[in-house]
Amino acid sequence: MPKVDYTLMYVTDDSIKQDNTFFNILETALLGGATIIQLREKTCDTVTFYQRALRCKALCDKYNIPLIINDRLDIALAINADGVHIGQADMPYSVARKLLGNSKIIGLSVSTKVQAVQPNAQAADYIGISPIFSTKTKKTDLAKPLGILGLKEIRELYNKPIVCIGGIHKGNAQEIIANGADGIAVVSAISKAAHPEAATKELKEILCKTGTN
Ligand SMILES: Cc1ncc(COP(=O)(O)OP(=O)(O)O)c(N)n1
Ligand SMILES: Cc1nc(C(=O)O)sc1CCOP(=O)(O)O
Ligand SMILES: [Mg+2]
Repeated sequence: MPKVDYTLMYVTDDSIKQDNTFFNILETALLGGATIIQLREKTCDTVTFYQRALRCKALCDKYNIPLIINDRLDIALAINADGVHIGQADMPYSVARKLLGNSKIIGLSVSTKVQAVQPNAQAADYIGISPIFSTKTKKTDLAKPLGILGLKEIRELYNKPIVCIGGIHKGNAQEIIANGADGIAVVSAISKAAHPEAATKELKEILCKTGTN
């Protein structure tokens, strides 16, 4: 698998039902410097998810940026995505790996220190600290935020890439990278910004100044 740059993951906003707006924002995130995209659809039917996934793949390929699919291995396989992101209540890691093979990215959500040391987290390509801060974007099943202290504790236990998600914006991104994360995943900091491309660029500059990228 080629080295993946987890610095800035744009997670698509499933509240945007209008395709024009959805794909305009995705393209501005790509232009602004997102390093990886996650397509996340929680409510639409399978055909809508599949069609969005196909268009996302074409757009990500245009910018040579990897696309991962949230939750749905079938969609990931159908469009030859670069990988999937799974949570603790999604398809078990071992099954996902068997279906996708070793050349694809598998990310796993971790909400506790105990989860971070379990074999599936250790075997995953990266973990998502889920969440680092509180957020209104994810409406159900949001765990207690781990905060910077939780991130630091997990960093001590986990040697692979860590991507933080939840309530991240330009005001707190620097602190996350400074405390051991390899990247951030954001929805609203880009999708709800007045100027998504400028917001992406600003986040990227903050992250690159702080990290080693
Ligand atoms: C990078 C990243 N981390 C965590 C999550 C959350 O995944 P999950 O716990 O399965 O919740 P849903 O996103 O499926 O609602 C994520 N998507 N990305
Ligand atoms: C998709 C997602 N998963 C989370 C988790 O904690 O598992 S928080 C979240 C939404 C993040 O949105 P925003 O950047 O707008 O806070
Ligand atoms: Mg999930």
